[in-house]
Amino acid sequence: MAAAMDFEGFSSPEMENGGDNLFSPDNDEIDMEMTSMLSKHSMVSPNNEEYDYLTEIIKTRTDEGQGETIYEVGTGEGDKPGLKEDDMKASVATLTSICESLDLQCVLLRERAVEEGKVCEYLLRQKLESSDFMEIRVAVVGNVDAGKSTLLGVLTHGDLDNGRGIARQKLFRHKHEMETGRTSSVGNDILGFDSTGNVVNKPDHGHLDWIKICEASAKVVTFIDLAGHEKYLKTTVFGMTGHAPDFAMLMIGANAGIIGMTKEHLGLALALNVPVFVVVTKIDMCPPNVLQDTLKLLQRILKSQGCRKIPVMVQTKDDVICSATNFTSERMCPIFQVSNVTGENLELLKMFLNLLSTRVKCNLSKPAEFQIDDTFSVPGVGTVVSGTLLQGNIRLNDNLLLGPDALGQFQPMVIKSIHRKRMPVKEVRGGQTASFALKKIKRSAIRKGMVMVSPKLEPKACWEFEGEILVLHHPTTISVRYQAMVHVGSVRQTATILNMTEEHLRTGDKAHVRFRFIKNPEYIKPDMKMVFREGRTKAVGTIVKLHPHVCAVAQNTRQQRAAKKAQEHKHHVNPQNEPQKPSKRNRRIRKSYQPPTLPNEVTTNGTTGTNGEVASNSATNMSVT
Ligand SMILES: Nc1nc2c(ncn2[C@@H]2O[C@H](COP(=O)(O)OP(=O)(O)OP(=O)(O)O)[C@@H](O)[C@H]2O)c(=O)[nH]1
Repeated sequence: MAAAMDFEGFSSPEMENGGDNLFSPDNDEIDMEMTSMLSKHSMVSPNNEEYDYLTEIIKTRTDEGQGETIYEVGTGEGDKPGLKEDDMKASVATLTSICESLDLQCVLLRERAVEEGKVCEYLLRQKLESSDFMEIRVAVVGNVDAGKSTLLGVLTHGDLDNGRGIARQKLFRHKHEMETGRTSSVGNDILGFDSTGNVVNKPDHGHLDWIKICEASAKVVTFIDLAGHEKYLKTTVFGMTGHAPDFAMLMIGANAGIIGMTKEHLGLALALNVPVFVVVTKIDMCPPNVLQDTLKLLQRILKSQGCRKIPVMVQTKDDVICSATNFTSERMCPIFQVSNVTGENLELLKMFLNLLSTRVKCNLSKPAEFQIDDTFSVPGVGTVVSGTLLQGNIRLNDNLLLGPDALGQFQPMVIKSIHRKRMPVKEVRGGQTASFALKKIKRSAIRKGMVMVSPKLEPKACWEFEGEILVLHHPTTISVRYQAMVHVGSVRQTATILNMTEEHLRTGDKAHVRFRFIKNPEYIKPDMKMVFREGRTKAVGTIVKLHPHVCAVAQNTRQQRAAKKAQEHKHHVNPQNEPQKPSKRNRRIRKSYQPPTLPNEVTTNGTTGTNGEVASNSATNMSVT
C-alpha cells in the first residue's frame, strides 16, 4: 500500500486520458471511419473502385504510422471474424498486390483460428532507400545494477552475458565506468531491423559499424542508456526531457525488486507522458517466490491511483503483437521477464521493439525546429551539434537561425553537413535525430538547450514563463524566490520562482507559478512539459504562458540607445570628452526606472501578441519531453 501511496500525484490529466493527446484525433477519426466501412470480404475480389479505395486506406494508414502499419485480414465491421481458406488466399493476394503497388513489404505476423475460419495479421512496412530508415527512441531507465547496460550489450551485440558484466563492457564510454561498472553519462546504442523484422546488427571484432546497420535497416531503435545511480539523476532527467524519447524501458532486477530509483524513474516517465514498458531481468538467478513477489508489487504499483496503468505480462508472440499495437494509444504497460545470461524471452522483447512505432507525429510542413542536446568539436570538421528535429525538414546548405545567445538573440548560420547515426545524409525529417556540422560557428558560442530554427519562425527567447506545476516531493515548503533546476526539452537551467498562486507549496500541492531563468533567456514553447528539481525536491508541470524576451532586448536596446544618445550629447556639450557625473535628475530617473510590462504575451492556445511571436499551434507538434 505504501508503494501505491508514493505514486499519488504522479499522474497528470493527460495520463488519465490515456495519453490520447499524443495522436491527431482528426486522422484517427478518418482512419476509423475508412476502416469501419470495410467488410471482412472486402479484399476477396474487389472491383477497380474498391481496389483503389483499399489502396487509399492502406496508404493513409502507413503514412499515419510514419511508414508502417499492422493490417488485419479476415475482420470487418459488423462481421464475425474469420475467413475460409479460399477467401483468405484471395484476400492475401489482393493485399500483396496493393503492397507491391505502394512499395510496402508485407510480412505475416500471426494467424488465428476462429469460429468462422482464420484471421491473419500482416506487418506492412515501407521499403526505404538505403540511406533512409524509421527511427524509434527508447530511454532505458531503472536502478543501479538492474541490468540496463547488460541488456543493451546483449541486444545490440548479439552475445549473451556471463552474469559478471561481460556484455556491458562493450558499452561503457568512460574509464571510470569501466572501473566501477556504473553508467554516468547519456549513452546511445542502436538496434537495426530490416523490412522483414530481422535484427541487422553484426559486430565486427566486437565493434558495431553504425553506417552498415543504418544502411541495412528499415527501422532503427536508438536506446538512450540513462544512469541508474541517484547521483546522476540530473543526467537521467536530461535524457528523458532533452532526448525526446518515444518510450521508456524501465528495467528491474528480479531479485532486487523495486528499489532505489525505480519508482523515481517510473514517476518521471509518467509525469512526462512517456509510455513505459517494463523489463524484469535476471530471472535465471532469481528464486521463483522472489520473482513472484517482485511482479506482484510491480503490478500493484502500476495499477495504483498515481499510475493508472494496465499491466500486461508478455509471454507469447500473440501478447507481443497485442501489446505493441495497443501500446501507444492505451494505458497498457507490457511487462517482459528476461535473462541476459540464458537469453530467455529476449526474442519476444526484440519482436516488440521491431513492432513499436513512433509515438509523436511531427509536422513536416512546418518551418524547421531543431533542439540541440550536445555539441562537439570535430578535428577537420569544426563545430558539430546533435539533437532532435522537432518539426519540418533540414537540408544541406539550409540557412537557419541559431540561438538564443546570452542576449536572447539568434544568429544566422548555414548547415555544412548532416549525419544520421554517423551516416552522411542530405536531409533530415521531423522526428529524427541528427548531427550537423556548422559553418563558421565556434563551439563556445553554443550551449545545450539552444535551438536551430527556420527564420520563418521568427524565434523569440524568454527570461520568464508561467507554468502549472505539481510538487512531487519537497522536505519543507517552497516559497517565492526559491531556486531550482528547470528541465524543459533540452533546456537545463536554474530558475527562480517570481510569484505563484499559493503562498507556500508542499508535497502534493499544485500551483500556477511564474519563473525566471537566472543565466540566459531560452527558447521554449507553451504546452512543453517541465521538471523542476533540486536535490530531492521535484515538481513537474506544463508551461502555459511565455513572457517573450522582447522585454529584455527592448530594455537593452533602449538602454543602448539612451547610452548612445548620452554619448552624442556628451560629445556635443563636452568636446574634451571628459567623464561627467550624471545630473541629480538623471540619477533619480535611473533609480526609479521600471521595465515596462509587455503587451505581447503568448498563451497556450497559440494566440500571439502584437508581434506575432509564436506560430499558432506550433507547440502541439512538440515531442512530449
Ligand atoms: N545472472 C544474470 N546477471 C545479469 C543479468 N543482467 C545483468 N546481469 C549482471 O548484473 C550486473 C549489473 O548489470 P549492469 O548492466 O551493469 O546494470 P546497470 O543497470 O546498467 O547499472 P548502472 O549502469 O550502474 O545503472 C552485471 O554484473 C551483469 O553481468 C541477467 O539477466 N542475469
